[in-house]
Amino acid sequence: MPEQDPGILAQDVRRRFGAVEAVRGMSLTVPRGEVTALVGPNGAGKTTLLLMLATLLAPDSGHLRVAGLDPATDADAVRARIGWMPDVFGVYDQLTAREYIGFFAEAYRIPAGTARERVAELLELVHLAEFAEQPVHVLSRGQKQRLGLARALVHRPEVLLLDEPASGLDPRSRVELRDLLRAQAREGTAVLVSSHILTELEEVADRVVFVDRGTTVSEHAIGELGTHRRTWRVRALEGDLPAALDRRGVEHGEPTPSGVDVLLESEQAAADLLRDLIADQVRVVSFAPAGNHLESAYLAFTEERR
Ligand SMILES: Nc1ncnc2c1ncn2[C@@H]1O[C@H](COP(=O)(O)OP(=O)(O)OP(=O)(O)O)[C@@H](O)[C@H]1O
Repeated sequence: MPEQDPGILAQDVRRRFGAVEAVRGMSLTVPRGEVTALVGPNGAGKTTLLLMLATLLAPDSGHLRVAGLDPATDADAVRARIGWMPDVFGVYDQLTAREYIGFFAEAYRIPAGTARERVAELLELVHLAEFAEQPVHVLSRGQKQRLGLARALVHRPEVLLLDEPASGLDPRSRVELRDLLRAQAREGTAVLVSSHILTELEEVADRVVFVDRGTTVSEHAIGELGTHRRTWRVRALEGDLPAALDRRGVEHGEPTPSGVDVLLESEQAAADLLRDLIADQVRVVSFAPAGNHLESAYLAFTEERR
């Protein structure tokens, strides 16, 4: 039964706080086995939506299903199936990191023997094994963030909800978070992650849902975002790159140490230009979109809606 349902299905969900309509008609699907990014400006309603999915806030209206169940009427069953990592979360300061995860393992009724192994495995996974016996309050912000992630994973949830999980993480921890979320998706988990850090989202997400002022604006596969007109940066070891571009009638920017920018209509045009440059004996060492797809799509979308 729930195996066939998407991880999350929301249709025209609404939630108001007094005069503020925080969520006014959001619809989205979060498939299992994929990472979906929830992207939008401050105040767009991302956290409000996540709180409703996590059973912590009731919607005023609309249709919501998490792992095939209604979070408003079946909260306990939904909680057993979701892992929730809020943007700000409390930790029990006096517990050690091991006790902290162990406490949640017990709350999810994982048998003691299995729980011990699971806790050790999670401490390794989030690189906190060396802090296992330290009280939680001595952990840094990023370490607490990783502890929160371990806590969210303790019961092997079907659906993972993460609100700004990368904030406070150093670059290595972000790469590790990305790998971990990909691994979760590979195992079939439906992952929904809200973030402002678009460079990292592009590498982790399969799909993106743009939200603004309480509504979902559009949903895209990340792969689709790169197919439109955009700037590419080309760098060559030797050979006269600007002259080769001029010969081919390709408009370009001034050469800089990081390369020469060219504006191309499509990925097809990029592939053709690369082939031509190589045929012209230009020794190309890099040829890639300048900036990132998600960021340029986000900027284009917020510009349109100003
Ligand atoms: N408990 C509340 N009471 C009153 N207004 C609220 C409450 N929670 C959220 N809001 C309002 O609802 C709107 C959406 O807030 P929300 O926190 O969901 O946005 P967000 O997209 O998560 O923003 P950010 O990216 O800044 O975290 C905002 O205008 C916010 O002020």
